[in-house]
Amino acid sequence: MSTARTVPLDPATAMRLDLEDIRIGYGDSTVIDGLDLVVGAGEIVVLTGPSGCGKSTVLRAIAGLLPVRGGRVLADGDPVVTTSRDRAMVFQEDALHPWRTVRKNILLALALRGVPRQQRREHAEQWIAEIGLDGFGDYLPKSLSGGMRQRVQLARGLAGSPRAVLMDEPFGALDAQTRTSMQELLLHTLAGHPSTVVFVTHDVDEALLLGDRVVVLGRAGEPVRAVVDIPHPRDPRRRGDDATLRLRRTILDALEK
Ligand SMILES: Nc1ncnc2c1ncn2[C@@H]1O[C@H](COP(=O)(O)OP(=O)(O)OP(=O)(O)O)[C@@H](O)[C@H]1O
Repeated sequence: MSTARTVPLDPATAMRLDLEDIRIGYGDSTVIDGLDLVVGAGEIVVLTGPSGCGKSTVLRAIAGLLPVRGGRVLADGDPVVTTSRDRAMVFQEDALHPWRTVRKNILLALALRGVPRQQRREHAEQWIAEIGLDGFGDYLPKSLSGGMRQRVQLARGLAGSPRAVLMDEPFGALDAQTRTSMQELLLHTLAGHPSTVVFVTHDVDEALLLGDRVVVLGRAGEPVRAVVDIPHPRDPRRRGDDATLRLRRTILDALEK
């Protein structure tokens, strides 16, 4: 399976996101203060940073689940004021409906994204094949391994081709081998379903593998610690080369500040 995107990214299908000087918080506390970030159509931008610095909070603001207190979040130039089926969330925790089969979980996501009823069944079968779960369509989540459940979550997140996908540590609970295969699956799947991705992770190697750009957030209220452009994103031949190791060091130094 290739880890490179195999189709050109189409700005018509992927969404541009602009965060302009945003401030977000809960109650009396401010978590993010003055964050600027541009995510171009079809880019994968990785957010990392110390625990509690506000990575999930930023995703919630982009999703439209949490209003900003200052600045603006723009989706293709329009202020984000609420959730939209164009912006999907994929979480680490098991967000599958436990009483629905794999197929029904995916069918529901397709319905929520507005895929016409007569096309849903076929799309669901395509997704089941794409995530390598042929033969498991009638299984309930509890009968699947953690990695298999996460595959279904990925299909649910990307089903109906949302124009932006917001991924909150989606592979954080998986063992190293399953995590690697999920990263490959994500890149392979995105090649066929171009989308803009904002991806939160604590894992520097995952950030280096997936991102066009890695943004290291500071602790709540602090400025961004580093923005690292990845010169050859998703090129497996660059893993371990000197340039990549230098970028790795930069990210680790920023995390340890
Ligand atoms: N619903 C909430 N109500 C009040 N405070 C919250 C809420 N959600 C998060 N916070 C606080 O906001 C801050 C940022 O939380 P957030 O979950 O965004 O951080 P994070 O960087 O994603 O953390 P982690 O890496 O540990 O997942 C933390 O101090 C957290 O306690």
